[in-house]
Amino acid sequence: MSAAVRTAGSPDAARGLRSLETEHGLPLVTVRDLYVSYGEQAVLEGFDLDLFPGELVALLGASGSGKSTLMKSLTGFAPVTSGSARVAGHDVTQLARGELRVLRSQVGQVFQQFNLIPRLSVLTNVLTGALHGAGAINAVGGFSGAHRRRAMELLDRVGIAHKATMPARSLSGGQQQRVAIARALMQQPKVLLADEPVASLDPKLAGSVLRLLREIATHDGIPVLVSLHVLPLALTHSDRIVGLRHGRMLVSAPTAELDPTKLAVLYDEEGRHDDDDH
Ligand SMILES: Nc1ncnc2c1ncn2[C@@H]1O[C@H](COP(=O)(O)OP(=O)(O)OP(=O)(O)O)[C@@H](O)[C@H]1O
Repeated sequence: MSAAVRTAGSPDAARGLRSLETEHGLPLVTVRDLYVSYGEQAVLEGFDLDLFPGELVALLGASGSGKSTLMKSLTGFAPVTSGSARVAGHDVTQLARGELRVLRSQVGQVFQQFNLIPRLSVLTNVLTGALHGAGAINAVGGFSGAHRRRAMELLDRVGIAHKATMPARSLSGGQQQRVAIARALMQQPKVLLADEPVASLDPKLAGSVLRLLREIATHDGIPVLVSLHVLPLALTHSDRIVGLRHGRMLVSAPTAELDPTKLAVLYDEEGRHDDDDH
């Protein structure tokens, strides 16, 4: 079997994870033997994943392979049937509702359609990211000065402080995604999940948003998990690639070591891959 394509649980995968552990510290996200089903339909089947501080991991797989479901399982929104999904030390599958709310406040999320409130200003949209935590609203019902300052700093960081007072709907797609990223950072997340964050953007903007996400991973020392459909973007902007097929991890490898031709297995409808040779 190629060293670049590691099936879950293989010796190659274990070696790969150990070297990541040395490089990045202990994983902040640990998924083990996770099964998720929607009714009769099994979507994730025995899924394992580790995400380490400071790495941007690109999640690849054909439409319907389970990428969004995996992300939902990390915030307690997927119907898990067995296994565990630990985020920042807590097994999401075991948390009570109140505990889940706290955990969700520590997981930043970015979506394809940005999910901003169009009529509100860019600044207010970023401030809504603080609503998960305590102390965001002052005695007269406004956002606190400290939160407003932090929101402006984040807008500066993502390069659109000059748009702070504009309604979100007046911004371009790339700018709106930067606002959404600033909003996620307002939560001071321990993990950032980005579900197809560049699918609505042209290639140039897509690259700039992915560079920003990678800078966040490195600078803030958090794992950033990004699902993508465009392979060249994954190869250029990720530290590691994880590939799903029919709810199973077929690929997990540092991007620099990966032979891109091996990724065809993720999209191969015949269902033949290295494991079938054994
Ligand atoms: N809420 C739901 N109820 C029933 N089935 C669902 C639900 N959400 C997802 N599914 C099914 O689970 C499977 C995996 O969906 P998921 O959205 O995780 O795939 P994906 O890899 O993210 O796909 P895409 O790249 O198209 O976004 C699909 O067959 C989908 O129809």
